[in-house]
Amino acid sequence: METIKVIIAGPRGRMGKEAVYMVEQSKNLQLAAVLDRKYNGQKLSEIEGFSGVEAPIFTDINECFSEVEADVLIDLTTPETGYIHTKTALEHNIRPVVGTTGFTEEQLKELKELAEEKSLGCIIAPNFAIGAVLMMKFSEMAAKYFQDVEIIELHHDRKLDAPSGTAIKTAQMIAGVRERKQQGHPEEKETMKGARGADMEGMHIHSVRLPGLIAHQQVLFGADGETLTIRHDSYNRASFMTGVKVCVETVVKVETLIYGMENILD
Ligand SMILES: NC(=O)C1=CN([C@@H]2O[C@H](COP(=O)(O)OP(=O)(O)OC[C@H]3O[C@@H](n4cnc5c(N)ncnc54)[C@H](OP(=O)(O)O)[C@@H]3O)[C@@H](O)[C@H]2O)C=CC1
Ligand SMILES: O=C(O)C1=N[C@H](C(=O)O)C[C@H](O)C1
Repeated sequence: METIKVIIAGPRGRMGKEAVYMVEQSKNLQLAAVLDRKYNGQKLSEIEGFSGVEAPIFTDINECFSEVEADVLIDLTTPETGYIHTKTALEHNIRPVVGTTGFTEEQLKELKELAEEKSLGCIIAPNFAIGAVLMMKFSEMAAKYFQDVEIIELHHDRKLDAPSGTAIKTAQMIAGVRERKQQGHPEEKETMKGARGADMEGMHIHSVRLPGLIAHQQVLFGADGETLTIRHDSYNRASFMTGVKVCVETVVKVETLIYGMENILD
């Protein structure tokens, strides 16, 4: 088994820390460097919480990609930074695995074109948790039979983007199988702005932000006399790491951009 050399962007973040730990624990992965906006030139081992992790820290992405030999970039930062990192990685022939959410449709399109032009793998996964991928797939199945659906996503209050990447992806998967329907009363009026949430293809998405939460989503379907609720909960960030590892192992074998882990799980 060949060792896959990995760079992690955002190593001090909630997800980044878990990813550093996952890579360090994986025999087939090697942490070649990290991208962090602080501590340029230091080793990760000099930062509290990373004792024994000898990867060098870079703040300049171009310098990092020119000096370090790497196969894959794992990006776990912010929407603006993550987009620049992903694009720059492809330009340097490094394959991105992106957990960062909040990219626009145009950005996704541009990255897909770039990955295809360079025949490079790139995986953008709004949710790495296996259970969350199943929740999205089950929702897609249910949407063939239930036209009316509302999505409630619930996250910690440090989250920057709303709605969550998972909620958008779920709505896209549902929209792919159901006929477009404007839900609710045709004459319904919001007496308080935002009461009905975001509207995507007639579906409503509601975003809850509270301390104490991690990442949760429920998809509610309704029909005459019955409802169906499909719910997933991540109680810690380790729940995402099996998926991150699968994506790293897959991205080195493909030559296009894959959006969503449901497209790589058997
Ligand atoms: N796909 C999935 O399954 C999951 C995706 N996510 C997504 O992953 C992303 C990260 O989430 P989370 O770990 O909770 O967020 P955090 O805020 O905890 O971490 C983000 C990290 O990115 C760093 N960062 C910000 N800007 C830059 C920059 N310009 N250069 C380098 N590093 C930078 C921050 O540094 P600093 O500390 O200095 O601010 C921070 O360490 C979010 O987009 C989130 O939505 C989260 C969970 C699961
Ligand atoms: O910011 C988070 O925490 C999460 N973000 C992703 C999203 O936007 O869907 C995945 C997960 O829900 C956690």
